[in-house]
Amino acid sequence: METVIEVKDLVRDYGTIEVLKGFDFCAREGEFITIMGRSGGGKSTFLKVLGLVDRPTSGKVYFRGEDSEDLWDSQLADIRRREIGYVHQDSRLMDCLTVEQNIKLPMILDKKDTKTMQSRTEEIAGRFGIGALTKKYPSELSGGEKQRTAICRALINNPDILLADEPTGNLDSQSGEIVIHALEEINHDMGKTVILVTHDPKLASFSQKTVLLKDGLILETIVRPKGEKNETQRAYYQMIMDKMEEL
Ligand SMILES: Nc1ncnc2c1ncn2[C@@H]1O[C@H](COP(=O)(O)OP(=O)(O)OP(=O)(O)O)[C@@H](O)[C@H]1O
Repeated sequence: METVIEVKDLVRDYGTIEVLKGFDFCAREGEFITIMGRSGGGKSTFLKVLGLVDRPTSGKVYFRGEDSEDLWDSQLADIRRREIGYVHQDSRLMDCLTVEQNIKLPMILDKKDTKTMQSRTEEIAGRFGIGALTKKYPSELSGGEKQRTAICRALINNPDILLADEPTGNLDSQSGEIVIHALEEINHDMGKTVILVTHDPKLASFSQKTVLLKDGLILETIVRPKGEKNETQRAYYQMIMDKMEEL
């Protein structure tokens, strides 16, 4: 499997606060990786660096083998728009636009033609169960529907990678389940690399690997055991729960 994003000796400080203290990490094509750690432990900072939204204080970030320092700002913007989808905890939809218009936004920025935009929007909204809601405004949606709209928007340009920062953090358990299954489908059926930040070990148990951050470093990477899905998921969940006590 080809490496899509790799960091080497990643350090990120905010003034005197050392958030990420120098570690290596890599995500390969088709992987589903969770990042966990204490609140304020640097998970979102890490995800932003992986998404080329933030730059490290020192260390290297490679995107498909290319050193991000060698890329122009316009090249980084193109990668962010076309190759990396980003979903935040609070959806970040534009209230003045309908569901359909929100989903289309990255394609408008990418100057796609109207017909392609319409067919792609209908396809993706249908796939994630919000096809009937496309004329509504965000204020008329439930939390889960907003997150599915945000997921559709993140996927509309067909990126290979989806980064999700606590996408179920604001949701009740039923809406959270729907979002979990959407992420599973994005990884398993659509073959995309998914990197997820969460506090929820249940959500983490759907991934293949869980990276635990502690004191600015990777404490451990827990790998899901191989075997029958339900059995391995239970065992993996327990492994994550046990290690979380050390955080
Ligand atoms: N732009 C910024 N300027 C200054 N400090 C920041 C900035 N962004 C984050 N921090 C600080 O860096 C640390 C890590 O923040 P980050 O949001 O990455 O943690 P987190 O693990 O995602 O937290 P949570 O689980 O609470 O969302 C915190 O102490 C935070 O206050």
